[in-house]
Amino acid sequence: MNWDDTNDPAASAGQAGPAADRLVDSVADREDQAVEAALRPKDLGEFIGQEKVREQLDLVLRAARARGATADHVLLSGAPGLGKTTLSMIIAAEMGAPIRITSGPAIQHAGDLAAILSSLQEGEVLFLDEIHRMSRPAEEMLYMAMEDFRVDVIVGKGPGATAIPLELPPFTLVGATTRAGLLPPPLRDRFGFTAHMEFYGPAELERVVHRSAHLLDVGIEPDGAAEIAGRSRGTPRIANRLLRRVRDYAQVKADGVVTREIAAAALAVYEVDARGLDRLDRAVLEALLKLFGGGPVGLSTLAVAVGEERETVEEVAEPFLVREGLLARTPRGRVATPAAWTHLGLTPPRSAATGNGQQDLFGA
Ligand SMILES: Nc1ncnc2c1ncn2[C@@H]1O[C@H](COP(=O)(O)OP(=O)(O)OP(=O)(O)O)[C@@H](O)[C@H]1O
Repeated sequence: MNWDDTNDPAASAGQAGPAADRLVDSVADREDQAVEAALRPKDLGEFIGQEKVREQLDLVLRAARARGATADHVLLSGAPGLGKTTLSMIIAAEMGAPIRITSGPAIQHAGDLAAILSSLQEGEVLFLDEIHRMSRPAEEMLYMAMEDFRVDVIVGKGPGATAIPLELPPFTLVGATTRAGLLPPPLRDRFGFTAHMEFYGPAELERVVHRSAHLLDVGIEPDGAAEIAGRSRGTPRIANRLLRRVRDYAQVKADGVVTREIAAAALAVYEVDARGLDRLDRAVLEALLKLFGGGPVGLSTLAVAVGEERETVEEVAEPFLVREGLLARTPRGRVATPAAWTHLGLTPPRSAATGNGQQDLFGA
C-alpha cells in the first residue's frame, strides 16, 4: 500500500472544530488512525454487515478476476467510519493489486492528478477519498482517465499551450464520498459499480466489537459487547473507539474483562449514554425540552441556550438527533419528538401534546 502522506484523507477530513474531541465523532482522530490498520478486515469474508454491497462487490471482483481484467471503477458512498477505506483495501487485496490512497482536497490542480495517474502500475487501485471535494479541472481530467485510460497534459499557457496525450495503464478507481448527491452526473456515470453503505445494526456492531476485542486481546462478555454496540451510533469506527475506552476502564477499575456493568460504567464516565448521545447532544435536547417546552424554537435561540455556535448545533449535534427520531426540523423551528421526552425521562407538558406545531409528532 502506498499512502500519499501529504494527501492523508483522514487528516484532511476536518479534524478541527467542535466535533474534533468528541468520543462519538465518526471522523477518525490521530489515535484511530494509529490503531485502525490493525483492526481492518482483510478480505470480504471478514467484512461484517453490508450484505448487499458485499454480495454485489464479490460478483464484480470475481468476474474481473475470471476475465483476467482490471475491476470496474467503484463508487462508495456513506457516512464517515462505515468502512469505505477498508473496502477499498479489500478490493485491492482481492484483486492481488497494490493500492494508492489519496483524497479530493489534496488534488487541487490537474497536474497533481496527472502525477499520481502517470505513476500507477497496471491493475493498481487508486482510492480517492472525499472525491466530491476535488477541483473542477482535476475532475475533468479524471473523466478521460477513467474512460479511456488516457490524460491530456497541458504544457505551456495561453495560445501557445499544447496538449500532450499520455497513455495510462488500466487501473481501478475507488471513489469514496459522504455526499453522493454532490457528484456531477458525468463523474457518477463513469463508475461501473456504485454502493451505498448503510449504518450498521446492533447485531452487526456487536460482531465488530467482538472481533476487535479479540484482535486487541480484550476479554469481553456478550452483554458487554451489546452495551458498547448500542452506544456506537451505527458506526464501526465509534464502536472500536468506545471499546478502547472501556478496555482502559476495565483494566484500571476491574479485572480487565468487559461486562455489561463495566461497559455502562465506563461510558458513563465519558458521558456517552445508552443510546449513544453525548454531552452536547443531551444539552441540545435538554434545552429544547426544559427551556422551550419541546419547541418549536429557532436554531439561533437554541444555540444561544446551549452556549454553542449555530453551526455546531446544526452540523454536529442535530444530524444524529434527527436520525434517532429525537428532534425534528420544521419550518417553524426545532421540535422535540415524544421519544426525546421519554429518553430524558421527562413528562411533556400538556400543551406539548396539543399545540405549538408539535401536533403531528404527538399524533394529535
Ligand atoms: N464492516 C466492517 N467490519 C469490521 N470492521 C469495520 C467494518 N467497517 C469498518 N470497520 C472498522 O471501522 C474503522 C473505520 O473504517 P474505515 O476507515 O474504512 O471507514 P471510512 O468509511 O473509510 O471512514 P472515512 O470516511 O472517515 O474515511 C476501521 O478500523 C475498521 O476496522
